[in-house]
Amino acid sequence: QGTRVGFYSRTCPRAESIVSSTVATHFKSNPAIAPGLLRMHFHDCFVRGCDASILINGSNTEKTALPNLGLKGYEVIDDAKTQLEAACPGFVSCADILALAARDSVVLTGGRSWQVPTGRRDGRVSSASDTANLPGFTDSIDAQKQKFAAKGLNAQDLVTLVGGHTIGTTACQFFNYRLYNTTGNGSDPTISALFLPQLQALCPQNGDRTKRVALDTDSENKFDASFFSNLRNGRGILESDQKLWTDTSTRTFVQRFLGVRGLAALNFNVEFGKSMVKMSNIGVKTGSDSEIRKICSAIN
Ligand code: HEM
Ligand SMILES: [Ca+2]
Ligand SMILES: [Ca+2]
Repeated sequence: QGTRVGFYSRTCPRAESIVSSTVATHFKSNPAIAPGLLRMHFHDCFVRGCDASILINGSNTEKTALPNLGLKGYEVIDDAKTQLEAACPGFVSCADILALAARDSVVLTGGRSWQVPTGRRDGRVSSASDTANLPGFTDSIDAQKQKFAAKGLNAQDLVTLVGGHTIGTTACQFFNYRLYNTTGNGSDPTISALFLPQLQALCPQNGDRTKRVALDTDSENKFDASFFSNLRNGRGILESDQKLWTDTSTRTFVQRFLGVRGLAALNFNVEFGKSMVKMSNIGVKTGSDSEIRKICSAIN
């Protein structure tokens, strides 16, 4: 595999604690970095593997591409890297810092911890056009499944990992088309009739497209299974999220997270750690196509 738990135990024993204390400090002044870092790790892993390609600055790099414009938390990774270079120069990769910071973000919002295998190396390429294979918010379940399968992740991993939307927010522009009669078909019928006017009030038809709304209504700061109850109740925000309930092939997993009788129960917070370990091992680099960056925003 290339990664293992405790990779830095001899070369940089404080590596994990330096990352977690840095994330915790930033989280205290700005809790939005927790969802930000979790999403950043996902967007890193799905493009050229978990190799910190997302962190590179420059024209036409991944971070300039449309799906990445809303990412938050770059300064947290840079801060951790500065401290790690002081403590053990040249040892800890930016890709590992990001994988650890994603785990720490889940823990800070009340999720369960897991052991993150480390030993990733940093990539030397970052290109905006590579982000085309990231899932989109209008994708069908078949398309979502295909994009995850292409990374070795199955339907259960898909439902579990999209459960990361239990924290954080989205801009109105990514779902307001569901709320109004724009195509002549009325609003999206999978939205609960009680919930529709609430969402319309949050995102008026010609209102601010950048206004942010919780992805998990009433539980945006807590890492819990509430996101799945909202899907069951027609309270999913993104079209792609609500489809996890509409489509019977993924609905079963949602029901299992909700403990529906007659189905084998799954604990969301336990499964999340397992699926994250799988995701964070996508395309891990070990060879000469990689390096340990000195600064996370630039190749050496
Ligand atoms: C089908 C797959 C997915 C799609 C289509 C999708 C799409 C989106 C969209 C459109 C947003 C809102 C962005 C914005 O307004 O700036 C978002 C936010 C978010 N996504 Fe996903 N996502 C997917 C899977 C995942 C996965 C696998 C994770 C992590 C494991 C994740 C974590 C997050 C988080 C935490 C946020 C909130 C970000 C914040 O508050 O800054 N997403 N996602
Ligand atoms: Ca990457
Ligand atoms: Ca939640």
